[in-house]
Amino acid sequence: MASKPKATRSSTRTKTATQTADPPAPSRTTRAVSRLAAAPAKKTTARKPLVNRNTSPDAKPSDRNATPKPAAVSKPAYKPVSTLSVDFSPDSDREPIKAFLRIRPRLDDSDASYEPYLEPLTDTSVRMTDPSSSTTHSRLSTINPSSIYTFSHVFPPETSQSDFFSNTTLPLVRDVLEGQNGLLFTYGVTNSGKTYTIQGGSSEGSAGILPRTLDVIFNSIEGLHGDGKYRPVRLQGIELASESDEPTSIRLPSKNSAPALADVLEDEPSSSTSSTDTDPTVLKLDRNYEYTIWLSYAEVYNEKVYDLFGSLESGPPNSVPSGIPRSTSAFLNMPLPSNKAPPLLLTRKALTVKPCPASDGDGDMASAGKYVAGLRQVRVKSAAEAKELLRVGQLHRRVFGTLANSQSSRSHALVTIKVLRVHRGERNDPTCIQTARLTLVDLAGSERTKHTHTSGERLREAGNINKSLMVLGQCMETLRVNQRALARSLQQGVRPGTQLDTRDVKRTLALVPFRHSKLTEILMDYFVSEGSGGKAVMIVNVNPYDTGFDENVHVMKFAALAREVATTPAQAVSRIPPSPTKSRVPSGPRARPSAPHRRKVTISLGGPGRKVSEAHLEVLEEDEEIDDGEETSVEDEEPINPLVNALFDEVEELRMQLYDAHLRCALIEAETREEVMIEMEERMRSMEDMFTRRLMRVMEHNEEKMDAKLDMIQRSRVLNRVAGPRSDYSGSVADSVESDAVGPLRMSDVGEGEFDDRTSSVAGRDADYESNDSEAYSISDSDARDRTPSPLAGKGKPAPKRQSTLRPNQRGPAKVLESDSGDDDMYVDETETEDEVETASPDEDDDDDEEEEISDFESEDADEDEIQNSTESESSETTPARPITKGKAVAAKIAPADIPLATAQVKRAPQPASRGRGSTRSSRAIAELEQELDSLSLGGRDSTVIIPNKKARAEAASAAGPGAEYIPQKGEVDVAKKKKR
Ligand SMILES: Nc1ncnc2c1ncn2[C@@H]1O[C@H](COP(=O)(O)OP(=O)(O)OP(=O)(O)O)[C@@H](O)[C@H]1O
Repeated sequence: MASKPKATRSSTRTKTATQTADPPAPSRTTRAVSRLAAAPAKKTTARKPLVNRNTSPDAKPSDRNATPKPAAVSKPAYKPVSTLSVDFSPDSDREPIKAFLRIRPRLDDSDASYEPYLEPLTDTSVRMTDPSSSTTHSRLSTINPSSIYTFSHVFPPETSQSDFFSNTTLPLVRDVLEGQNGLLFTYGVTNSGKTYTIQGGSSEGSAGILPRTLDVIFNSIEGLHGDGKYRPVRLQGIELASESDEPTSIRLPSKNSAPALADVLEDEPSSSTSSTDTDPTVLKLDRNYEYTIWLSYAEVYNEKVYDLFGSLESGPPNSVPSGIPRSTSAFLNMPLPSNKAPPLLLTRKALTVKPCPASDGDGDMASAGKYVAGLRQVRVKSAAEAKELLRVGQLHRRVFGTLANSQSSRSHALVTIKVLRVHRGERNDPTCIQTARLTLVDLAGSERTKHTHTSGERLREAGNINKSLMVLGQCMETLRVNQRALARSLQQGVRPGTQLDTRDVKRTLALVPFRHSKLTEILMDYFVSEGSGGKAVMIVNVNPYDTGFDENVHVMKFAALAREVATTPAQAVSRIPPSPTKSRVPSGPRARPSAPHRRKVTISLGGPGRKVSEAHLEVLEEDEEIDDGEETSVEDEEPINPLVNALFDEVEELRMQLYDAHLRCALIEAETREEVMIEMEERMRSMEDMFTRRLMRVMEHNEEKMDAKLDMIQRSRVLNRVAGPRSDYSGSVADSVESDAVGPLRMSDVGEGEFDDRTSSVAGRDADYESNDSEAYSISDSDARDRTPSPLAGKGKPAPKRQSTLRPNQRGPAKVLESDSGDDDMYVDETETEDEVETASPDEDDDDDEEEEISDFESEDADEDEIQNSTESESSETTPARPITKGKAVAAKIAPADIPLATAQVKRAPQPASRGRGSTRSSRAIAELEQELDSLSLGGRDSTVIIPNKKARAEAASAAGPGAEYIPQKGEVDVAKKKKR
């Protein structure tokens, strides 16, 4: 950590004390100044700083530099989180911003559908995992889907409000009571629990940080109240107080009066806690001091600052607002106008943010901050009074939130508690009064425009919220860089032989862009003032069930950045207003205020059991006044660099464009996905149609084939009759031909199940056969054909045309051979030409597919494997030179010798003309067939007949004679039985 340049406080005190000796000159703060002038003359000799005086025996806790002591809490009303170590050590040097993470609990059923994407790992770290990264959805975002983030402490969802307050805010409360400034702000997306953390809920024990802070302050200063003679002005200044500083006029409307806006709005679920829900913690304080507590409540909305205590005014339309804050209850007590009455005009005027005069600070370590000119500071004497006042302020905020149709807090709310502390022995010396302030900021939700689907007014609002948060982040970043640069320079400076002038280093530091947003302008004092800075605490609220994962990642990154920024906690001593003897300079060029923003709003009154009516309101938001040069000295006036301003505007513009681009990308992605999906669906549909058509074609084609074969059978029978009485043997020949007729269908059938079932009975299975046959056919064939051929299949080599042949001249098991379809010596029966061609060549690929499929079945069926192996070995024995492919092996398996193979083309060996019975061609053909079947060992016990389909049977029956019925013969194979797969 960088060590601070040696600027001793005693020297600066001397200097400032001398300054206060100057007679106050007239200024705009004339009232206070004149009163001050009327005050008894003071000795203005240099004093020892009050902060080092410990004249009281019980003054020890006030000396922060003495001994690091644990919190002097007399009645600990909380159970501290066990592992949390709140840093109570005295540190007068820079101190990094503390960042606490608070995880919101699961609230209702709406959260139940989400799994939390944030998982606490330790007391100080959490892991965030993008819930969408597990899905197939591709992320447009460049955000890492899973990251670990570290905090000063992580508070799990079950942390009570009391614990949370004690461990995050209580140290700041003690600091402010001991004269040190503090800042606490909540940061997070909408609905993450920021307001709950600051203000609290409605249930008992759910009071938030703000009411508890007030409780502890007033508990602790019990009996130590000051007389309120002086009041705070600006950041660190004081002046004589007036009676109007007390909130005597704050009264909410009674319930009996006509409905006022407050009534209407109070019907809304209130976040304010009950008066009995108080924090009993008491801090032990130096009892030689007197304390007075002052409260202010400002709102930054649409880059304008409004006073929630005093800037609301009411009046008839076109009334000119006086600019002087009236009673804060005036507006809320106004009865709402009826339907026909002219609309109630609500006017509120934006306040100007002005640089603090150097004299407000402490000499060299003057406050570099800015203050809200005209912000009303009200003295409060009890916690109850303070809470009531804040409730009015919250109502004011809600009025405009409601009238602006805001769904959630779209403004930043800043409550500042000022503590004036003076030593009892010095109570009449304004130079000895210490002013310390604690600012609690409830920032607006940090979500981006694209998630809220905002437009118009909401867009402007969101843009301004984003702008102030963006500028806050940029300020943090610049501060971090500057502080590192400064630390490096200081390290180099302490090397022997080198000299360092920190002013030179500071000149090289980047300009922190505080002035580019109202929020940062107001808060800048906490970050940059050497003399009046303070500790800063950031509370990061996260709702782990929120869908805005990316937004929460930004929040986490912001917290990580903030933790690297250091502030300068130091005792702050107030100054009386300076003598404005310095030359006034005209204000630099400033943007002209835009036209007042007018909104017309209608509020519906009534509800269940009440008469419903409407009230018309008109809301006028006026811009702040142009700086009239008040209290602006040469030192205060910072040069406004138009280029920097323009660059900021451009950054903001680009940021909005980036969001827009992200949004469009997401939309385009969604649309593209949709289009691709539709296209795929169409393709699938067209493929389905195509395959259905092919299937139908194939079925028709095979039907034709079957008919042709049946014709052939018919002819052969006729011829047989002509040739002579049919022998049993020739009958079986005819039957085998019949089986051949249905053969092409049965390739897969046999492979799948028929082979197993070939010994089954055929009787009484006609119907089954019919249906299963066609089904099996369509399945096997369509499966084989419907496969979309891979573009790489068979690439680079011609599709081999092969066919299996059975050598008819061999007795015993059939041998499966491969031969080119172009073999000339192949015997082709005229009647079978078409079938042969169909079987052998056109769908060679399909056949291969079919064979592959069969081989797939093989792997599933162990029994079949055995058969295959045996068949393969047989085949390899007979055809050793030609390795049998897998598909062919299957063919071999399913074509044992006793079954006529459908796809096997019967190759005839040259026949001796020894048969010679009959001289006609037909008898020769029959003889050939007989011989062929003889060579296949068909007949007898082993002969297998495959029953043709119904049509074939009918034809066979009709051929046999009228009234004849086809009766399957014993031993005929029931081909219809198929294994279901
Ligand atoms: N720790 C908690 N325990 C119980 N309820 C909580 C807690 N934190 C938040 N809630 C509830 O969650 C809801 C949203 O919280 P809250 O209004 O504080 O969110 P927010 O961040 O302030 O939102 P916005 O930015 O819109 O104002 C409220 O109903 C509040 O009561």
